[in-house]
Amino acid sequence: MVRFSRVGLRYPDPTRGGEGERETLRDLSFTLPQGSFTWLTGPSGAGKSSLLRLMQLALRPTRGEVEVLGAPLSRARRADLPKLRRRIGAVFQEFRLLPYLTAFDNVALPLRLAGRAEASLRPDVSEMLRWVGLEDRADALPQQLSGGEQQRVAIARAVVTRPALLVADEPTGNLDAVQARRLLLLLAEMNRLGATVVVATHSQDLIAQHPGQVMRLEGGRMVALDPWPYAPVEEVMAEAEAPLAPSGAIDLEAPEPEAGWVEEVPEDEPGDDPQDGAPAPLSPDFTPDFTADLGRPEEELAPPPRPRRSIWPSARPETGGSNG
Ligand SMILES: Nc1ncnc2c1ncn2[C@@H]1O[C@H](COP(=O)(O)OP(=O)(O)OP(=O)(O)O)[C@@H](O)[C@H]1O
Repeated sequence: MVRFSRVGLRYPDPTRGGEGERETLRDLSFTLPQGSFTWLTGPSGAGKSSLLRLMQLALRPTRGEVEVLGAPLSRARRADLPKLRRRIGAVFQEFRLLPYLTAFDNVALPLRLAGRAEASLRPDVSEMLRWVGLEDRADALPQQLSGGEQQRVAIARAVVTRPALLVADEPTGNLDAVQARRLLLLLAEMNRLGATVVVATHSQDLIAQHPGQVMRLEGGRMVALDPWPYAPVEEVMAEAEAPLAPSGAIDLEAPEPEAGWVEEVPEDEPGDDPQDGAPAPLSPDFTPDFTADLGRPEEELAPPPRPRRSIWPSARPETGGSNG
């Protein structure tokens, strides 16, 4: 279902004028069987998001072979990618909701892109919104929702197509414990229905709640692929051995534990997502940063032509949404 063979990934290094390259993922080889559930963990900067982006077919590896849904990426034609991607559900760290679409229309979008008839998609979208506890916010725009609510819309959008592969990057980052548990049940249900699920998380609590193999990355390498139940020995030890301030008092000089947890690209950075703040163009393949990520010549990676007709006819804010 997902096979990586000696995969390496390098991003251009901006500190060297883009000429040099630094290695983000190194020599990754593993197979995730169809219907498996995998937790992906590791310190900040280890390469988890990059690995998920390779699985989403939003990036090509610099070396090695990535095979997803039976298709080796090196042999896939560009024209085949949108179809393949529609079978992959993705929950991004930064949500990537379209700001001018209601919650309902954000969730409906992948179904509309896949050509589903309006009448048949409505029950599915409503059901997903109910699953994530947002049925009464269907007409709200993302800016009218809290961070956790936006995250839940993003989750509903990722699963509404019942994807064969579901990848989620820190999907509980903005959720309280009850919502996190509910999300986990949703992921488990998708998995039970046959989806291969991969979830990147720093939360050991979350990992402890659901069985799945645990892949651990460090410095771009896979250092462990453990069966569940998972005992994160090194993390427990590190915590136990961390020096205490004298007499256990709080050491105000100590660095914040979260220091360094800074998103590299601010969410609203212009150019981060070509769809930001603008109603068009929307790439039908639903991967806004595709061209930026692949680092290939522009002409080869130009976004597909703009659709001739709108696929979200009643979605503009002034229309008041389409969930009627
Ligand atoms: N577009 C990019 N261009 C250049 N370097 C990048 C890019 N995206 C990520 N990196 C680098 O790749 C490395 C891995 O980043 P990645 O986001 O995959 O890590 P992560 O394990 O998901 O981190 P976190 O837990 O903080 O989300 C980091 O050193 C980061 O600086």
